Amino acid sequence: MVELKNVTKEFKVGKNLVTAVNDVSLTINRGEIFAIIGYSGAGKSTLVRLINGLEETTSGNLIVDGFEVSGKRESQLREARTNIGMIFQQFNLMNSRTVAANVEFPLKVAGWDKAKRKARVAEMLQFVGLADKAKNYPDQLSGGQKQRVGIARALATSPTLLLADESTSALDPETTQEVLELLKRVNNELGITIVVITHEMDVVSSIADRVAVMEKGRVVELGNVYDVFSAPQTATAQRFVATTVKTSPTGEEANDLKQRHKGYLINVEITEGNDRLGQVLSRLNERRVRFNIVQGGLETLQGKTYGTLTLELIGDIINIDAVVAELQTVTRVQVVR
Ligand SMILES: Nc1ncnc2c1ncn2[C@@H]1O[C@H](COP(=O)(O)OP(=O)(O)OP(=O)(O)O)[C@@H](O)[C@H]1O
Repeated sequence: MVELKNVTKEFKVGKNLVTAVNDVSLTINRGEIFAIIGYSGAGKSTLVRLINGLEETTSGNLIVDGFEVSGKRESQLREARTNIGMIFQQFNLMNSRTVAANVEFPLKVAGWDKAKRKARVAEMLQFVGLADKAKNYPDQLSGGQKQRVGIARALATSPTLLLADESTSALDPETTQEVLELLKRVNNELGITIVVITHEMDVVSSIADRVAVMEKGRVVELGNVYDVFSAPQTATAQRFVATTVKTSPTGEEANDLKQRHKGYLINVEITEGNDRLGQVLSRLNERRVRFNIVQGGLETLQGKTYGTLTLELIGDIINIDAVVAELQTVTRVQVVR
């Protein structure tokens, strides 16, 4: 659906060049929900603006729904853009126009006749559950309702791709979940491919099939959401995962645990279907080592469990060393220092 091959975007700032997107290659499949996560300045918004042709690539190839976006003129891009819907953090609704007029606007631009426009607006407002708000103004709506209007407007012209740039960042957690549920329906019922840009790991875990982690313009990690959450490879991905599930204790927390538990503390990674870990733990007394679970956190994602447990091992250090070596053959193990 979206294919980027070695895409780079540089901006000239005075005499300097800022590389906002740096040699990014990735494929977003038709029908999936793909998340792009990264801290502020990672290049996420620029990537989205490249996909919808609002920025021109400096180099590389960018293909959206079979259409080569890179190197095209504005008039050609305008047509391609009708295939792409977009929703924003601040909703970007026209406050002087009614909810219905906001949803109708892209249809007017696309030249639909009045009767067809009216029917489509009613259909879209019904879909997002706001049929009774057609005559209201955006100021009279809650944040979640405003974003639902944004979604109705973005989908009015039946795009095949929806770009959601921090679309829930201005909403409270409950409203965020409502909007994410609606996006899931958009994906399931209408078959629309969705690209979600976010800095919140909860958004990724609630909705996405796959995730790309961006840092300094590059994609540093990419994969199925479960794989990235259960075994993050880069420090950036590990920091994001730590915001959703208890990970290996460090600093103050590690000191506190060591005060309370005098044994040898290790952190073990738990992943679905890893029964070998249980087998090793069940044989520890044969090695004259006991263990206590002192801390941990497990989550379920895409129907599979992941997380970490902090264990206190008690016994002779030689036996403990042998146990740690054996555990390392079945999962990732970190010594708590
Ligand atoms: N039009 C521009 N001119 C110059 N520099 C820009 C421009 N747009 C983005 N940048 C720079 O490119 C880098 C990436 O910015 P971008 O907005 O894409 O990041 P982001 O991950 O979306 O962050 P945020 O969530 O804060 O928007 C930043 O260093 C930013 O300052």
